[in-house]
Amino acid sequence: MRKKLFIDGKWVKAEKYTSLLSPYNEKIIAEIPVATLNDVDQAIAAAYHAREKMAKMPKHERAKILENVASLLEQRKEEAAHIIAQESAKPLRTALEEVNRTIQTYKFSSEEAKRIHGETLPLDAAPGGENRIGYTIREPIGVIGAITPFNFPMNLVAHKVGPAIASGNTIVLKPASQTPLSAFFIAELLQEAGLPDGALNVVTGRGSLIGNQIVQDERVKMITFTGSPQVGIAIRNKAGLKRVTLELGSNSAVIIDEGVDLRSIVPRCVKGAFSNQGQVCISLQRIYVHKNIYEEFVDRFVSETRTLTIGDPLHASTDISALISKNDVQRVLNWIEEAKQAGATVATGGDITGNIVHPTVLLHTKPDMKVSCQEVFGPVVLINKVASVEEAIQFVNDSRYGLQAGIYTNHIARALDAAEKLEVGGVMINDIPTFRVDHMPYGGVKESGIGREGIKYAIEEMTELKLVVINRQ
Ligand SMILES: NC(=O)c1ccc[n+]([C@@H]2O[C@H](COP(=O)([O-])OP(=O)(O)OC[C@H]3O[C@@H](n4cnc5c(N)ncnc54)[C@H](O)[C@@H]3O)[C@@H](O)[C@H]2O)c1
Ligand SMILES: O=C[C@H](O)CS(=O)(=O)O
Repeated sequence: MRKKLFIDGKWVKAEKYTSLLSPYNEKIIAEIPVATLNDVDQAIAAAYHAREKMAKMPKHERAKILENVASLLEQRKEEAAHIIAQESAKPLRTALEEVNRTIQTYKFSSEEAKRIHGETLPLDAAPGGENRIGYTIREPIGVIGAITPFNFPMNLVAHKVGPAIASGNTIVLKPASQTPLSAFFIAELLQEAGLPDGALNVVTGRGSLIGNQIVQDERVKMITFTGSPQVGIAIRNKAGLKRVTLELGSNSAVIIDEGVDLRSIVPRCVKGAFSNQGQVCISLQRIYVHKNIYEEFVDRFVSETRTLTIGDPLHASTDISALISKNDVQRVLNWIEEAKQAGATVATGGDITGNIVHPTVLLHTKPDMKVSCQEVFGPVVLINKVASVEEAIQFVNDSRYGLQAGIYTNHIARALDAAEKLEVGGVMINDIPTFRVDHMPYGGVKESGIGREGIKYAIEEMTELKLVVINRQ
């Protein structure tokens, strides 16, 4: 199946195509257009041209388009989940969860479109401000370049496209090379939903070439990027005065205090560690368990992990499937081996079937091992013994990342202390760091990024605050 670029409301043939392979069985799924620099230029020109129309569009019309796309997606959600599962090897059940969340993201975007407003200012609070009326308005920023990763190919596109449309901006979207089909699918639905030509443009090809072009073009006023810290930091360094939001990686952790009920906590932690094969930016990678319950936690965790079903992403019963690429399979195996050589033990997993890395639990790791201090982005979790919550907080903070963290405890004072001391963008009390619903503010500190998503917060990033002052004389 040959796909086309989506530029100025038209499906455009490319000069060259590349084969998209299934990460699971390496069979060809589709032929993907490779955009030229000229195609990207056309896409930016279309977005630039459409920006006035979008900015002037009444908020109720923007809201209607977003409501329409949510209901179109609802009608075609099985097909959408199949696309995600096919191109990313995300197990079908997990892919359906992503589609349901994508529907939520567009619904929240529709609602937020109607709530964009400024505030009045008491200017006479300052001497010299008498007899003046002051208020702010939020204006769209213009053309937004959106660059997205492979691991949530539909919902993370929605987290950029939804708030951008809600706030009257236009978009040039470059999806991840392995997952362009979800982006094309959403473009088709948005067109059907009534989005004007040029408001969304989708270009596919090498990130380092066309992503870079989007980042450097002067007509693009903002870059919203989700992906690896390495690429994100490089983008930030090139973006000049453009506004930039970066949603980057992490090695997220949870603290398990003594006295908590492990029967419900362990299955939740297993889901947090292995959902989508651990390819989640808030995947649970490090677990710090109080020494008094450590052995029981490990036994329960390993038993629960062994119940997971490995297999074809398109089978309804599969929990764990292939990693996104062979390189990633090899990298994860190398990191496990390096940890073993340095004294870690494998409680379960550590091997592969095809491109599937079996869910792996490591014990006796050290903070400087790659599996601990870097982002694994694979189905690997470490269980560490700690003497106290205080000590665990220090381990959690000993990281270059800071996206989200979790703590399970029955002691409110310890929970609040952790909430204060953990160096992250979000603290989940009595839950895993992997918790996210789509309207909450979401983003990181340190190398996990800058700026926040979650529709209302993304809209703040995507609008310019303008001040108006009236002198009544
Ligand atoms: N914080 C979050 O919300 C969040 C969400 C999902 C994924 N992530 C992170 O994303 C990473 C995994 O995703 P990935 O492998 O797709 O990331 P990646 O950084 O390799 O790619 C992300 C996007 O950037 C593009 N790109 C690559 N080089 C580029 C360049 N030089 N200039 C411009 N664009 C370029 C890619 O083509 C892709 O579209 C992990 O680190 C994960 O933690 C973060
Ligand atoms: O991979 C990171 C994503 O933000 C995960 S989720 O969409 O928040 O579940």
